[in-house]
Amino acid sequence: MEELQLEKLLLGLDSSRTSCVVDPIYESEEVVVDYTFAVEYEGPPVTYEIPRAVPIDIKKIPVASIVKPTALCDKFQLPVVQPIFAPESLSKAHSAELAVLVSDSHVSPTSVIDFEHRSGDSSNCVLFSEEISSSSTLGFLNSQDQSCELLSDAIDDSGVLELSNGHECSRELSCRISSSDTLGISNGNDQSGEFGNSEILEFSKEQKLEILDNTSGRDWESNASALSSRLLSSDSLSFKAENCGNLSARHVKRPSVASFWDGSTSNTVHEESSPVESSVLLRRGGSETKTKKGSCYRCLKGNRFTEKEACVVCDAKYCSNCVLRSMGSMPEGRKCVSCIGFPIDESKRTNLGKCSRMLKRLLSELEIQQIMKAEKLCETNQLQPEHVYVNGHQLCQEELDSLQSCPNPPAKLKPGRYWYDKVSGLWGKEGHKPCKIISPHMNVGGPIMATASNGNTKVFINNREIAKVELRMLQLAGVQCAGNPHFWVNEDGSYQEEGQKNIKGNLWSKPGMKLLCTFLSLPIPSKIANPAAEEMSYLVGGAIPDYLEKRMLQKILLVGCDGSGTSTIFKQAKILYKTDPFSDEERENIKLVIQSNVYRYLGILLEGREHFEEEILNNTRNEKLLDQSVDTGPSDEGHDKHIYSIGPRLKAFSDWLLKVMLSGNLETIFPAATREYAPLVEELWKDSAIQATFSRRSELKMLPNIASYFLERIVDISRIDYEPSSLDILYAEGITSSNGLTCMDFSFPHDGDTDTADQLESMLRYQLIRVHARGLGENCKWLEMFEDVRIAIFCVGLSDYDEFCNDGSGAPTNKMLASRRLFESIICHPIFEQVDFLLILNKFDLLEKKIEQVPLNRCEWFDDFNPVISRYRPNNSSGSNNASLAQQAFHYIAVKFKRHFFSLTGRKLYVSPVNAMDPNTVDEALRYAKEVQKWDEERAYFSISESIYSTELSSDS
Ligand SMILES: Nc1nc2c(ncn2[C@@H]2O[C@H](COP(=O)(O)OP(=O)(O)OP(=O)(O)O)[C@@H](O)[C@H]2O)c(=O)[nH]1
Ligand SMILES: [Ca+2]
Repeated sequence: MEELQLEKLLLGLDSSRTSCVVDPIYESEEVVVDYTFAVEYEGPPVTYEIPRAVPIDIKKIPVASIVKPTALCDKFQLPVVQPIFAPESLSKAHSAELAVLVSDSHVSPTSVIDFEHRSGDSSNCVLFSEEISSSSTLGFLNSQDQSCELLSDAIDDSGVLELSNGHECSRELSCRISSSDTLGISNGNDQSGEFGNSEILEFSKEQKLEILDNTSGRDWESNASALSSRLLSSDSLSFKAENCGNLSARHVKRPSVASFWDGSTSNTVHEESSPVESSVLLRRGGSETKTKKGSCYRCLKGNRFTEKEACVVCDAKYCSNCVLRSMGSMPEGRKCVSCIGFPIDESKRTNLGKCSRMLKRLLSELEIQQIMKAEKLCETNQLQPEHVYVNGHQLCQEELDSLQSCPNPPAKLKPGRYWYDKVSGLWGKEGHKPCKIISPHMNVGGPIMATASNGNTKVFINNREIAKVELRMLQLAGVQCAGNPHFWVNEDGSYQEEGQKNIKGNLWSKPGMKLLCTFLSLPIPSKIANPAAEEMSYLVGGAIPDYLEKRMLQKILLVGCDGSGTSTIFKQAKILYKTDPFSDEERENIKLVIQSNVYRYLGILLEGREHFEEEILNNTRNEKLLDQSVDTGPSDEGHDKHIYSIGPRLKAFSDWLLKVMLSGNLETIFPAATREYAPLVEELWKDSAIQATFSRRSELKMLPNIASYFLERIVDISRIDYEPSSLDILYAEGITSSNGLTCMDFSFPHDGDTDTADQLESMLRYQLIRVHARGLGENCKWLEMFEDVRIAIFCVGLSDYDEFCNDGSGAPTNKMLASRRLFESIICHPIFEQVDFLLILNKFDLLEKKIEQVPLNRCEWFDDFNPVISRYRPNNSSGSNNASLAQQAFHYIAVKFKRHFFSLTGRKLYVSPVNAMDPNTVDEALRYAKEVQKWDEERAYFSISESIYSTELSSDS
């Protein structure tokens, strides 16, 4: 019956009409077919020859020889391509397009691809065959068809078409095949030349389809035999199994190849970062339709914003309509049915067992629990021992087990090559410095090699030549390293030189070791790193749950341009979370800093006074000149009193102070001279001239905002027994450590009612590391130090938009733009590829004041700020919906940064408004950072629904 229909179709073909079209889109279980029949011609006889399509005689289609199972890897079967017999006359039907549809469920006799010989034990091949059969096509070559171009487009120079996702691709391919009416088998001289030259269509997953090219002619017979002989030769298996563990490697995308998203790393379901923007053109119903990237792999509908679930093996992504059909009951978690039994893509390991919102909607809680449990625990999804090498030896299951179950296992073990110093417990990636200290004395892997960490220092620890950074650590810790010593370091950190009996000391108990190692990104024993771990293990009865252990010390990086407020936020955090935020020693140092600061402010004030005095004198002089021209009385020039004049004693002090400031010696002379000058300072401050100057402080550009706070207390501060309050410390400028890096460990105190989860959470330790932009060095090269940071906070001063700084380029730069530049170089640093970013928009209080006076578009980046201005200013009115101008500006700036961040990283930026002077806002921001990071996992799935353009920000915005 199908044969008949076919014949009819062919006869009815008109050269200018496409008579039969296949819709390759799977609308439902059945495939939609859309036939268009040519109308019978009834006009007068024509003089020219009518093009004619000749039907295929199915019986004349030669059958390729059967592949001998023995010639092939017995795990896989070969779908065999049966070439089509092409009658001579067919060539005349030049542009005839024909596609015959076969049903989804079985292989039709008209199918060009025969799957008779598959035995059906491998699900891959079964699926593959289904896919092909469902869209398999009987077609003739049409070299003018642009879909041929497409095929050739999809093939790179090497002639290899590499598609990323097994059966999805096969579907794509077959769709394309159906539309371009060619299996690529016969191809004479058309423009798909590249394709013509290509011999292999490579399926990235488990199948390789080899399609032969026949440039010489249409000798189907010989073609067929060539094909089958190719298929038979075992070295060019047409469908070949490959090492599945190597999956991701073959998912590597070539830019010019195919337009399938490989998704090899990203586990977020949206695909905006896909490198290839081109979309696949499918011929559908005679018209061209774009299949957008990011559409569902099964129904091909939707776009990159459609919520999808990805297969943990091949990364095929399915929309909510298709996911259950494609994944079935998920006995091994989220895998396409065809991927069951295959090991997962290692880049997805961290996502195992973390359910998406989509599945939560589709399935019951119980089902989800089972699926997630299976996904995490089933045998196939476990790390395979043969993928882990330790000291050059491939592990066996037993070794892997002991490695993973020891009290102090390597964190997030992935396939790879590692070294392990069994004596000290030092552990690292082959060729790299140590990254962790794990449990020692395990019988795992071979003996350590001297070259394990690729050191070239000639200094050895337990037979391993150590890396430069380790040597640096030893030197800074005061270990004698002259004469290329060989050290013997025990698990407890005690060390001795090889061949000597006496213990020279203990590495881990050296003062400052913890900080040192943190800075150098070297591991320290977990006991020292997290004393809390002990308490914790006590609390939870021995074993620390994995997820808690990993979270034990979470590093938060705080960075921003100079003056953005990182220092204030850091201090605020100290005051917030530490019972004793500053030690006596620290307070003593801070006191000196504050005292010299206040003298500097005073100096600026005195300078201002001179300026104002001069101004007044000039004015009076001019007035006098005018007066003189009118009446000619004598004048007592220069002797008149005015509000800015001071007595000679104070004047002498003022002159001296300004001289000292000018010479740059203020810091060396001052705090020390404080005692001596305290009475003078008091006198000076109370002087009306100084007070008059102080009232015009806004005109003194050199005087920082914070100066008034200290100047108002100058009498107290200059006293010898002055003790800075916490607020003084908070407001004080210049309390930064010499290396531009300060860090503090803390945990968020829990409040009120305490359940166990709360208690546990409050035990999680965080480390806030504040680093100076200057401290990052050229091109932020020191960022490398922060490779284990979990979240980075970037701080920007909201009031910076009309301020300028000197960034070394000569001309003054707008501070906001300078911030943006630093922001760019930090977020794009490879070390932060996986790190979440929280933007703190600080100095909200200053923005509120400034925006009333200075328009936001003073900064060129904000030139399209169009605030909605209400005529009825909702001053503190709670009834109004109108956001204040400052709030609008904040939102606007936040969105600017979010978009910028997204355009550079394809990820979402979190934003928090802060007034660093207000502890609550700092607390909120830091807790927000904690939440962001805590829900790291969950977020991966719903980042799509919360679009980047959402202005919905954190907390109090
Ligand atoms: N009014 C107000 N002032 C702030 C705020 N944050 C910081 N400041 C002030 O802005 C100035 C610069 O802040 P710092 O914390 O020193 O900023 P930093 O430059 O990142 O850090 P250091 O260079 O180490 O000082 C200081 O005088 C702070 O007191 C804020 O939210 N509101
Ligand atoms: Ca500063």
